[in-house]
Amino acid sequence: MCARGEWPPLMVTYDPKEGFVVEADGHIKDMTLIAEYTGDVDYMRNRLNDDSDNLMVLLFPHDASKELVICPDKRGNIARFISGINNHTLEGRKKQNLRCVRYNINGQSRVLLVAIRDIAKGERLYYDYNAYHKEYPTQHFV
Ligand SMILES: C[S@@+](CC[C@H](N)C(=O)[O-])C[C@H]1O[C@@H](n2cnc3c(N)ncnc32)[C@H](O)[C@@H]1O
Repeated sequence: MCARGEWPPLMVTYDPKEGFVVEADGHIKDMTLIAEYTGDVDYMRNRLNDDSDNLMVLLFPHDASKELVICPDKRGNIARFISGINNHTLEGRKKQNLRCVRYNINGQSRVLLVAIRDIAKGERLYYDYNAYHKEYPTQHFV
């Protein structure tokens, strides 16, 4: 965990296969809050023709027409660059070192990425893009 007012050591780099990626720029302890997934919030129905690969589901209401997504294309943060695991292979699933969780903060739903184990300096950060839905195609992921 980080002390109040501190933030985890992160670095954005470029990988020829994954594009922009995020790596630990120092040791990160289990349970550390890595980042909130931020961006503009919109109804999913307004983004159905959006070719962005960065949309994050914020709310899953019973009425699907009210589903909300976070869209980091115009306003976002480092969270949008974090890689996803390949859900289809054991090797892919072993790479996961973050979990994506939803918290109620002062009555608002927020998406947070949290370390699920100690992460060594230089390790790339990965979470499961399909933790809640099974819609994100990851068969081709490294
Ligand atoms: C949320 S974005 C992550 C940031 C992205 N790498 C970029 O440069 O903007 C998701 C996209 O990153 C790439 N990506 C993420 N994880 C990957 C992986 N394990 N293997 C290959 N590509 C990956 C895919 O192109 C995917 O559609």
